[in-house]
Amino acid sequence: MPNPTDSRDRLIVALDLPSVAEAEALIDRIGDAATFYKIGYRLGYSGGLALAERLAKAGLKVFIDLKLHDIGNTVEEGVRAVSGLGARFLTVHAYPQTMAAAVRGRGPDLKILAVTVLTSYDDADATEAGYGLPVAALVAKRAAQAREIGIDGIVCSAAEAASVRGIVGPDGLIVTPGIRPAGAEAGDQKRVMTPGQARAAGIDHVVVGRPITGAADPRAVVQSIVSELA
Ligand SMILES: O=C(O)c1cc(=O)[nH]c(=O)n1[C@@H]1O[C@H](COP(=O)(O)O)[C@@H](O)[C@H]1O
Repeated sequence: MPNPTDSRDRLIVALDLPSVAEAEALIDRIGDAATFYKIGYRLGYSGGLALAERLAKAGLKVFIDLKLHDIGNTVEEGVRAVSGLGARFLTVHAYPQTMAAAVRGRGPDLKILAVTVLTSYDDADATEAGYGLPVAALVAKRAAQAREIGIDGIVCSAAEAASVRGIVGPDGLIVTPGIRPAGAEAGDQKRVMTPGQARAAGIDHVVVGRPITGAADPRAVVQSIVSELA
């Protein structure tokens, strides 16, 4: 049985790399410092779904980040297909029809995470995209809809984690990208917090990509992030 108090499980390393070979090399370098990996668009469309299956069979935890959003039937059948890969988490966008379809298609071992408002958005971006609510209010509205529909977890920034915890309760998962160790480049992320701030805000998992994939010593960066999550 995995140890639920193992703080390594709180870090999800985003394998945003161009090839399976590079992803496998990074996983080897990180070694036993990390237990949980995310496969998103870039790797998923370059052989990463087969890698996801292999990692899951090898005992690692896997998050498939496809951020699905389509008509209900397509989402439901897509989620059903992903359910066979052995991953723990799959993302969909937090639209009510999409979330309800994902819940219908989900297999027993796959948890569905609803992406509320991308961490690269601020209030001005939300307005430009046509939303009439500031980001924090839109995250809260979508988290409440997700809970109502029976979604397993919420993706938001750590800045909204405390408010989302009040909405989803102790059993809802809160997963936060937009995480940067102090001093690291934010890049295109706009709602950013450190691993320690996220932990204090009550998250279950943080997602970190470029600060690890671009590091000279990725294992050391992973160990430092995990120590902040203890
Ligand atoms: O669903 C996600 O994982 C996600 C949601 C979100 O709102 N923001 C966000 O950055 N992500 C993902 O989290 C990872 C963050 O990567 P870095 O910015 O490199 O740490 C990327 O793989 C993003 O696709």
